[in-house]
Amino acid sequence: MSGTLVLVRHGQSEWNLKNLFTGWRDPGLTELGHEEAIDAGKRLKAKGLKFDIAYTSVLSRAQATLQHILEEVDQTGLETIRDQALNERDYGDLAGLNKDDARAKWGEEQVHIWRRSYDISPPGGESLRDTGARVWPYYLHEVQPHVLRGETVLVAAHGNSLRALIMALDGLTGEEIVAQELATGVPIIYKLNADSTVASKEVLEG
Ligand SMILES: O=C(O)[C@@H](CO)OP(=O)(O)O
Repeated sequence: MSGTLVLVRHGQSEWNLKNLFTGWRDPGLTELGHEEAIDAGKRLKAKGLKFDIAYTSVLSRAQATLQHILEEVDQTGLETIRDQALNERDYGDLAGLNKDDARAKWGEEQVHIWRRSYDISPPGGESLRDTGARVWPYYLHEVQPHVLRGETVLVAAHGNSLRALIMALDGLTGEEIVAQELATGVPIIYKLNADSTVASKEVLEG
């Protein structure tokens, strides 16, 4: 056994609440989103986890979520790396549009394909495969070495950047990832083996 990797999607954002495609746009957390992030921190604290390093995106909803967690685990001074490699999928021309309006315009099925398929990109944006092509190398080169050294690493990021990472960690196919949804503010704890494969996975639901 080597180290521990904790993944957490940010708490509810203003645009999650308004049902808008967000991508690389930068809305803040809602009141519920702040509460979800604090709650995630409390659950991680209850698990007795102490982090060695944290990673997040350059978007404020993920950074605010990370900050709340670090406050709850009494680690506000923790070394934190921010990198756009962990950003949400770039939603291209859909960013800022209402998801129901998009369904009315392009149809339920097409919008679901854009949102959840592996290799079909929304107009002007990234497919999950495109997102994975930046998330996975970043994970392999920057994040995973810490885990393999036996450290406990926290990654606060986004629904689709984390789906891309989970697809690789769990060995899911392009068909299987379609059904994978990530709740806001719910930490997932992975323990890795020394050969970097997954030893265990625990979803810290409230
Ligand atoms: O709008 C977005 O950027 C994402 C995450 O909120 O939405 P979706 O659920 O379509 O992946």
